[in-house]
Amino acid sequence: MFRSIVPDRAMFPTAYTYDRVFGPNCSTRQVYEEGAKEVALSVVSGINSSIFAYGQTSSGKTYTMTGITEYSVMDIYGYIEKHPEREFMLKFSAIEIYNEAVRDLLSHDTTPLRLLDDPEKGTTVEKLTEETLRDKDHLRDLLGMCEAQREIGETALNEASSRSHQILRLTIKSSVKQYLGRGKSSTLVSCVNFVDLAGSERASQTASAGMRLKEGSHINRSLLTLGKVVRQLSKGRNGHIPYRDSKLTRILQSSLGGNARTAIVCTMSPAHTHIEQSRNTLLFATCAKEVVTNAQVNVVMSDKALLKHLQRELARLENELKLPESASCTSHAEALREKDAQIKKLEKQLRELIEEKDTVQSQLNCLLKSDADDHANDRAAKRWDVHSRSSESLARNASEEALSVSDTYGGSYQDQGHAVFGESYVFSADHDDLSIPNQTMDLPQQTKVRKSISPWHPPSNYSSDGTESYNMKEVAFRSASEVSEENCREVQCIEIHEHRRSTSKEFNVLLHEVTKLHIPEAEDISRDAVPQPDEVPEAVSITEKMEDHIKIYPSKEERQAEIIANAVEGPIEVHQCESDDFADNFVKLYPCDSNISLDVGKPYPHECLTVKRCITSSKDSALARSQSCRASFMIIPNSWFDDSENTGQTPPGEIFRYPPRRPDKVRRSLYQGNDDCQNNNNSVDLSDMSTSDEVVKDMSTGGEVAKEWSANEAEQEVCVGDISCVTDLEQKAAKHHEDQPEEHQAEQQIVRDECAAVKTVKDVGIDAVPSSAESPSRWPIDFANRQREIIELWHDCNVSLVHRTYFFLLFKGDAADSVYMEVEHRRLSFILSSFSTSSAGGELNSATASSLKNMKRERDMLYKQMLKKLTNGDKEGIYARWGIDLGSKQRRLQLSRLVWARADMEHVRESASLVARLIDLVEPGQALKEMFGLNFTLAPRTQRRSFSLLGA
Ligand SMILES: Nc1ncnc2c1ncn2[C@@H]1O[C@H](COP(=O)(O)OP(=O)(O)OP(=O)(O)O)[C@@H](O)[C@H]1O
Repeated sequence: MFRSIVPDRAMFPTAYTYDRVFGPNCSTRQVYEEGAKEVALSVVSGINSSIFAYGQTSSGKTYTMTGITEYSVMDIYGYIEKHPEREFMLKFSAIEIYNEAVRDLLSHDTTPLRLLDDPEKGTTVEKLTEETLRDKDHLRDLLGMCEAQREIGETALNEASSRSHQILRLTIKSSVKQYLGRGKSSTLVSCVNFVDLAGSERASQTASAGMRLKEGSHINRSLLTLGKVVRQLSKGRNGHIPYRDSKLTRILQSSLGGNARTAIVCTMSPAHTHIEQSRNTLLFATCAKEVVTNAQVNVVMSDKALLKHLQRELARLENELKLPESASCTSHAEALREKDAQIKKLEKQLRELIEEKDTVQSQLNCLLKSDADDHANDRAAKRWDVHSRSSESLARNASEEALSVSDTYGGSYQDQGHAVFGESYVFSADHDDLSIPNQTMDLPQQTKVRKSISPWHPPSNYSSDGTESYNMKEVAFRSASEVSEENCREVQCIEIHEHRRSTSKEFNVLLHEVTKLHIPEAEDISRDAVPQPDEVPEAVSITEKMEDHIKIYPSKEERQAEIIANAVEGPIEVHQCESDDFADNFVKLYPCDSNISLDVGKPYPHECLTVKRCITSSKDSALARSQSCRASFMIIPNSWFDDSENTGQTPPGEIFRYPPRRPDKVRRSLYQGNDDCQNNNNSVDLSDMSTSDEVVKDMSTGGEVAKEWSANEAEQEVCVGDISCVTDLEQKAAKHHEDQPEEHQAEQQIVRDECAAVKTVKDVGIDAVPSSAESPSRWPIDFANRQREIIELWHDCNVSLVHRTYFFLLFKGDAADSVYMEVEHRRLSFILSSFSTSSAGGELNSATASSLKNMKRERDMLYKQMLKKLTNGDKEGIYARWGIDLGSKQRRLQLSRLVWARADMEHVRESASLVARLIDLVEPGQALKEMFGLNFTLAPRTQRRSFSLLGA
């Protein structure tokens, strides 16, 4: 009796139920008779059986199993003796599982045996000795041998403790002697296992160590698996049964849950100290009692018996198949009928849905059509909104991003121009709010007030004149069309600007015409509204400054007087009515379009010109990629207006009065006083003269300025000086870009201003007079030198071969080409110096690599074109002239690699001629010199590598 005083022990059951319970005084005979005999003797009936002894160490398992085995053998042999009609054959085998190794107890070889999985027999032991028993004495001898072979060790609890699991197997085959040899006999084959398990033990109780401790570990592990298998089997066979977790359970698999009857004798110690082990034994026994096996009589039939048996079995199965088959046919037919009905129903629903969908689709189309009509009506207004926003953005930033917005709408500029012009510039009653958004943004208050009486805003009788408005629209349309055509004229990132198409001479002619026709109208304007030049003190001061320069260069007086008289005679009258600071903004508009003459004769031609200029400049923004080009129209006027607020009557020409290499913060000083002018080099001073209409006027009227300078030389010098300033400022801007982004932007703005100034110079037309006018005899020599230098720079900068060809064929020594030659030279020099000196070596190296790669592509292209464009005769001639052996391989490839590879003029001429032929170059006369003009692309720092020349 044991009464637990520990509360948690209440979780265990307090009562257990078994088939039999044997007390300490019960003999083994009684245990066998009541608990194991029936199971053991099942083997003689052809049924597998097993008898286990399970319990803690030293609880009497071996003692009990030894007795049960002996009693069973005696009874088996007694059964055999009682059944002489049957012939029995007994075989005996014995193994032990010691430390998870299987050993044959009937052999002296202790080599572990392998376990094999047989699909029919289950797990078998390879090479296991199986003795055929002669009689019971033979069996006794073998049992004695097994006992001697088994691993036994002394522990604190048992001086002869079994350290292994022992399995004795007796296999019995029996047949009726009467049918033996006739082919009709059946043989019963079964086996009985006598299993003496090693005892579960606690190391602390057995005081085991070393080998004993290891043995105990294996014993407990295998017993734990046995417990799991039995517990799982007791729950049913649904889950996984871990037979293979131990060799013990693998070997006993059929005995535990298969074809066998099994009796388990659980032994316990009555000692109080073993209560835990006794409880575990009881729990194991409880689970084991729940396990249900499926024991069957194992019959081995003869061939004839097997044949008859199989024939009967076949007939039975055929009958079973026939009955269900007829039933299933009926059910299948019904199912098919149901499915057919379902399909018809679904088809009907589908038709209805399709009809519904068509109805909805037609309604949707109607809605879309009506919506599209509404949308078309609103499109012009929306475009204007977009245009207004982009124009405002342009006015504020003059940035690439803002300009690109206009690019997006470039395709519809005609409509835009029409809408903008008609709705906002002309017909609006509120001119102050809507006139030229990109310029009024920065207008100082004073300017805006005066603007109401400026030529921008005609008298009321004109603003409401429908005829006048129509003419203006026509101008806008024409201008937009021309701009659209320019979209196709960009070559290798060197853009073509429409306004550059006007040559200086043409422009001067136009300017003359405009001036003539414009003067009377301008004179009609109130002098209060448009102050005369002589009322502007700055004009005088500028003239004085120019006179200072004249003093510096007195030797050029006479020649310059003639040139200036030719070049700037026209604009004189214009500036008489536009010398005002805000009116100057409009003066810059004139060169924007060569169609100015279209406006001539209109009641208010001045207004026509100014309005058209604004529209054109917006469209130019959409077309041109170069910021410098945009700047020429967008930035300069703003600067003037901005400056007018700070410097009062500072004339617009002052914008060019800063030193070309002035660093950042230069913008603030652009319009300060005139002191800077005196420190400037000639080119800067001349820029004033050539770009400021006021100055031009002063020069022409004063006559003295003309004695000193050639306008053309001034223009050229301005270009050179400004480009230098561009490169310097760009480098500075790039250097400080990361640390001082705002300053960088300011610098870029200045750079744009400078380029704009240069362009304005060009637009005025002064560049038409070549520098050679000063010394015509020197120009051919200078040209040749410049050309040679440029050719070398092309080579150093890996410039596109196509670009070289264009340039070379286009500029052949005309005096008017000097500016382009200078620009090209400056541009290439800048690129080359950037390569060699810039700190951003990695980026430039990348640019160099990129340019080389592009040039290689060009050469590959030429290589391919040679096949199409050159005859064999052509090629052979070139091979001969260029020193390519006619017998060598890949002559065409060699030729492509030699193109533009040398600097001697003969080679250059031939290269240019060859490339022009291969790429179907347009006639040089049709190419535009403006392609190589002053359009510097002031790319952001991050895009520095994309030099138009390098990337071409
Ligand atoms: N019913 C019994 N009557 C008399 N002596 C017994 C009885 N059962 C066991 N003994 C004695 O108890 C001792 C231990 O018995 P046994 O070796 O059979 O235990 P065990 O459970 O096999 O131990 P182990 O698991 O360590 O092998 C032996 O000396 C044995 O003679």
